[in-house]
Amino acid sequence: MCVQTNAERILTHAEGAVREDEALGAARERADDLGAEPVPPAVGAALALFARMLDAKTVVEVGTGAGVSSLWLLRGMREDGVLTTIDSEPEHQRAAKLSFRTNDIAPARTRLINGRALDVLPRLADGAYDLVFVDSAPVDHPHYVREGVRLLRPGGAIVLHNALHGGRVVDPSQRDAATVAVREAAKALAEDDKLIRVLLPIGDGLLCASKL
Ligand SMILES: C[S@@+](CC[C@H](N)C(=O)[O-])C[C@H]1O[C@@H](n2cnc3c(N)ncnc32)[C@H](O)[C@@H]1O
Repeated sequence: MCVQTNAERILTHAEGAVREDEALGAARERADDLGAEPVPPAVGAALALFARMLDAKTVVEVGTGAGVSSLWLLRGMREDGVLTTIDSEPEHQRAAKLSFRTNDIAPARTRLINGRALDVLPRLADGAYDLVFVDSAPVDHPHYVREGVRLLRPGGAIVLHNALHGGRVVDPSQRDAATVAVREAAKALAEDDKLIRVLLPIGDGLLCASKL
């Protein structure tokens, strides 16, 4: 039998406090079928909250998957807001499109870009986005931090999922490339005095930073 510590019970309680409706549940099933691991509901709710607090009209997402985090972001964004979402897998984006259709998301509210994020992000305009969310290969986090901060308008925020990388980030004996990259990205954010940042221990760790 697995006995939880009090800290684990608190986290389980916080993560379990968010419920998803049927439409999000259907998108989650599509994601699971494709192996495009969706963000857990608590992370989704945090994204919707950030989008709402920023009154977000322009959001960039790296890692569309089957659209679970996209739907949460769109629910928090302004009704006239546009989500630009990037994924290298056309099949994942086809599933996301279906998720958007069944959630009555107007086509003009999403711009799906198929490609490798490191090729696409440099084509997006400096200082033009309210929020950047990254949910893709942690080994690329340092690049996403560089590009993501460049894209933000003053007051905008960048949010990186997998900032704990399955707990490996807090274990000094772990030195694989992805863990080292996640630590490097966190250090870059910490050293930028134009940013205010916080690490939230929900999902696989949500590292959030707001640009002055
Ligand atoms: C964890 S899934 C995203 C899940 C999604 N955010 C959700 O909550 O439903 C990661 C996604 O990143 C995509 N991906 C991986 N490497 C990529 C890259 N270099 N550029 C763009 N997308 C990438 C994968 O195809 C996959 O769909």
